[in-house]
Amino acid sequence: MEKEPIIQLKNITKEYKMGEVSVKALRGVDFSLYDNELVVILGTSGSGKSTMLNIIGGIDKPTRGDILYNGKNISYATEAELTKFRREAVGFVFQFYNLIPNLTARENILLASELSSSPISADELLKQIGLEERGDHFPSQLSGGEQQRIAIARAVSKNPPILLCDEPTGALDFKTGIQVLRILKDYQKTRKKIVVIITHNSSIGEMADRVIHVRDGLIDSITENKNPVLPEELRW
Ligand SMILES: Nc1ncnc2c1ncn2[C@@H]1O[C@H](COP(=O)(O)OP(=O)(O)OP(=O)(O)O)[C@@H](O)[C@H]1O
Repeated sequence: MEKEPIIQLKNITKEYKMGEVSVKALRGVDFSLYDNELVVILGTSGSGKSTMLNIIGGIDKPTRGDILYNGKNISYATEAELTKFRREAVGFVFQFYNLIPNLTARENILLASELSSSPISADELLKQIGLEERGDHFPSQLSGGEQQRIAIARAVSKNPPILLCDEPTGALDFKTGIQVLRILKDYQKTRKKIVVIITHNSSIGEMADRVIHVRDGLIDSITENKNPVLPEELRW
């Protein structure tokens, strides 16, 4: 049986206009995301990866083209509908964690989970990421890798079907990066979710079910990994 796509991008273009200058960030992008898959989007700087992620996540709107979520076209959604989509359907993880500095790790997680009708408990998540002892610490008292693990716990605490990660290991050393990738893989596998990771590190592609190669605002190729490797087996 054909799998039903959760997200579909159809001929998406994005043009940024600044005065006389216009930048074509996406020039006609088509792809779908399916349940329970880990997708890596690979491409050089400026190729359009973040623009794609922001459009999938309802942070940005395409100039032209359609986006479907569970078959429903959300390209013409009102702001209120998009807010609902962002709250319920997507979690975001960024390169530089973006935790709220004057809230503890647990409070950062709770703030996000309060937006959800089916949240995952903050304490359960702290345990899963191996930071159950650090819930009362502030971000400044945590290492970069620990902050990123909290940022992932915050993003997944809403229990979203789609987790979007923009260079989640970009600021981390190799060993800490692998820990973070393990947590992302676990979220996809144990809860059967969609996890999308943007990176320019091609090694990370080896752990993906599918790799989408982006070049100059277009999809260059999509490759399927029949036997993705474990995060712990990656090297860079
Ligand atoms: N808000 C914006 N206003 C104007 N131009 C933008 C904006 N956002 C992105 N761009 C331009 O669109 C193109 C694609 O940018 P995008 O951030 O999607 O690339 P990327 O592949 O994620 O790059 P990087 O790996 O460096 O983050 C670039 O030329 C960028 O300068």
